[in-house]
Amino acid sequence: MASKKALIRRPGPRLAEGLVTHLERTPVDVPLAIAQWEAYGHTLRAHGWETVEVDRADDCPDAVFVEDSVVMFRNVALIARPGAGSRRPETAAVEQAVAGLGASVNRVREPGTLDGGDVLKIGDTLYVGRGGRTNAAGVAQLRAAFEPLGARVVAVPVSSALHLKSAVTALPDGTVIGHPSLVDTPSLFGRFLPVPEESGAHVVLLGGDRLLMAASAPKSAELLADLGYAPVLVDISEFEKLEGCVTCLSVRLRNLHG
Ligand SMILES: NC(=O)NCCC[C@H](N)C(=O)O
Repeated sequence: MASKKALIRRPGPRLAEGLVTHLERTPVDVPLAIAQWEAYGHTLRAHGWETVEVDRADDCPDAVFVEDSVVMFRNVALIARPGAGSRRPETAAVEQAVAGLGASVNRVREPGTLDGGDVLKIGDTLYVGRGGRTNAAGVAQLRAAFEPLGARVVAVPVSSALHLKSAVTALPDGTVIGHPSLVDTPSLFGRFLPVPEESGAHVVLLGGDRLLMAASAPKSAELLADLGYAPVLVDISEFEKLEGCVTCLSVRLRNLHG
């Protein structure tokens, strides 16, 4: 039976030093961030997901953004090689965690760089953002790892957002949603629906019609509710100050055997 597990990673004491690229740095309230992270995990569990905590990485301010360390396809984990050098030590414990859950493990190797946040999976199609964090060699290694398993890899230029999934994610029916200001080439996606807020582009599929979304995107939530979805809002303000979003705080593992 398909598993419903989600990797999460508790923020460390240096969270406030996390990288910022497209935003001006504003102070992060670490105790509030921890409370928001706990509420996020609670929400996943309340919707039927078993959360699995990756060991904390106290020296890595951005480790809480666990999505960036790994890409899962079927039972195979491709361990990322983050584009930001400061984030590379994050991957070792994620590799241990996914191997411990029974995944086969492959790694992105030098000169490739790839962040998990650049990979949007819709069925067997993997859209991969070629941008500030993922380079051409990383895209090629993603293809080499997953095309033999039946994936179709579609490369997408990303020039205005940190990661592809900072710009777009997908609804349960595969419609890609995004804020037009951040999406270079909407025509690359089969169906594209614009949303009114940048953070409204981020949905985590909780199951059925339920969509985990940031509380900072009320108009987008309203739009999606009007299309028959059930948005579940969480406040992640402290992670948004570090360019994080609801998607990057977890990795859902749906196809592990055993
Ligand atoms: N997948 C994501 O969008 N991850 C957010 C990472 C934010 C972190 N401060 C970074 O710049 O790497």
